[in-house]
Amino acid sequence: MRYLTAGESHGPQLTTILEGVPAGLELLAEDINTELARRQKGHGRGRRMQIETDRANITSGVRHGVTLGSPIALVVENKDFTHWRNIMGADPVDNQEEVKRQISKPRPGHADLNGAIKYGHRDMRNVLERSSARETTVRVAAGAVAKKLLKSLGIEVAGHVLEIGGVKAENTSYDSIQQLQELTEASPVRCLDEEAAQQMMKAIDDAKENGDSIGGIVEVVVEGVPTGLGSHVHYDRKLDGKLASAIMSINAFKGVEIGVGFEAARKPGSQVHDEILWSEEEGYTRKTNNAGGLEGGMTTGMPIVVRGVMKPIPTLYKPLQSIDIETKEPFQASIERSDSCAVPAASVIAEAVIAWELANVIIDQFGHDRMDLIRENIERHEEYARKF
Ligand SMILES: Cc1cc2nc3c(=O)[nH]c(=O)nc-3n(C[C@H](O)[C@H](O)[C@H](O)COP(=O)(O)O)c2cc1C
Ligand SMILES: C=C(O[C@@H]1CC(C(=O)O)=C[C@@H](OP(=O)(O)O)[C@H]1O)C(=O)O
Repeated sequence: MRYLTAGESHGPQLTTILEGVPAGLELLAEDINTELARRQKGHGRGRRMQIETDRANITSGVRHGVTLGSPIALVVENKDFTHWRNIMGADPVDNQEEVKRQISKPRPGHADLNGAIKYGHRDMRNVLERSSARETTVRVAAGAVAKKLLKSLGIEVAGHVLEIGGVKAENTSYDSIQQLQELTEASPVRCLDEEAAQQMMKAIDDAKENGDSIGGIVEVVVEGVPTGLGSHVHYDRKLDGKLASAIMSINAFKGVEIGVGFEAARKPGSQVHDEILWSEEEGYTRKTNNAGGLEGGMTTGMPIVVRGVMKPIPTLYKPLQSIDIETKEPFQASIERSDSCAVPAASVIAEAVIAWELANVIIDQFGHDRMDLIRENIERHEEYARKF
């Protein structure tokens, strides 16, 4: 499977085309809209989220609630476009006002300056419109389709927030992935630890009051994963590499770890590697899951555990020093609006990109065209792996 996205942050709409989704998957717009709504929530977001109510319009590839095997096209309207019609229209404009509106002041931490130099744009709006995380709306839409596909195969994906602005969740235990999903859904910062969640919200409010922004850490857990997804035989087939790349592709993500991750550097092998067990009912399992469900670029059958680090939002009300590219003079930026923290939303995006990679590797490995055949192939493989 593959997908492309198109659309500017303040343009008329965002679009994604998903190619290779098998036929026979039950899919409703509501499945996608639920995920879009989850991405819009979370303490710390700016005024833009009050303007938008993201809904997907399925314009191809689904008939009577079931996928056809043909490309699936999804469109999400930018309601904010009504305020930007003159600035973001596709037709040529010929007025001096437009030149005056050009953005020549790059924000440290955003794509503005590098993108402007690379593409030769004197108006940095031509960069910020596409580098904006608004694009993650349709990545979540694509991920929603992948999540539905995985769910139909008994695979569940859940994301939650572990840390915001230095406040760590101490209590991160849960009985089942369904409970993890329910508890995070009820939290305004998508965090399992209620006490830490209160402190996280305070940290976000404090940062906002100070004109600052904060980042954090999110975790994605996947359960019900078949053993042996991915491959050890070639670098670009290693699933851990694909998952890390997916997380790093999210705007503002600067680090990723799988299982115990960076902690593995501080522990001896005897405390890191997961001992192997076997039973008639379960087949091969592990005593622990420090590997986060991945060894040799392949799934072990244990839950996949991936974490990602999000840096603080670059657009600050308390501006950092930068240079106006027209005057070459330093300036103190003036800001219209921005999120002060988007870590909770980012945990939903992280779920989506992980779900897409997993759905993709499953379809590669277990057949392409029909959900019923993919299901049969997985069941046969699981039976084989259990007895192996
Ligand atoms: C959900 C989400 C919301 C974001 N909101 C903002 C924002 O309001 N203002 C901003 O400057 N950056 C925001 N960002 C981060 C920028 O998009 C990101 O820092 C920028 O694209 C530069 O890319 P890089 O940080 O990956 O290098 C957001 C990121 C995510 C994931
Ligand atoms: C629009 C979204 O996030 C945007 C991501 C973003 C950025 O620079 O990444 C900047 C802000 O956009 P605006 O300048 O229009 O307020 C955020 O609101 C969204 O998540 O749907």
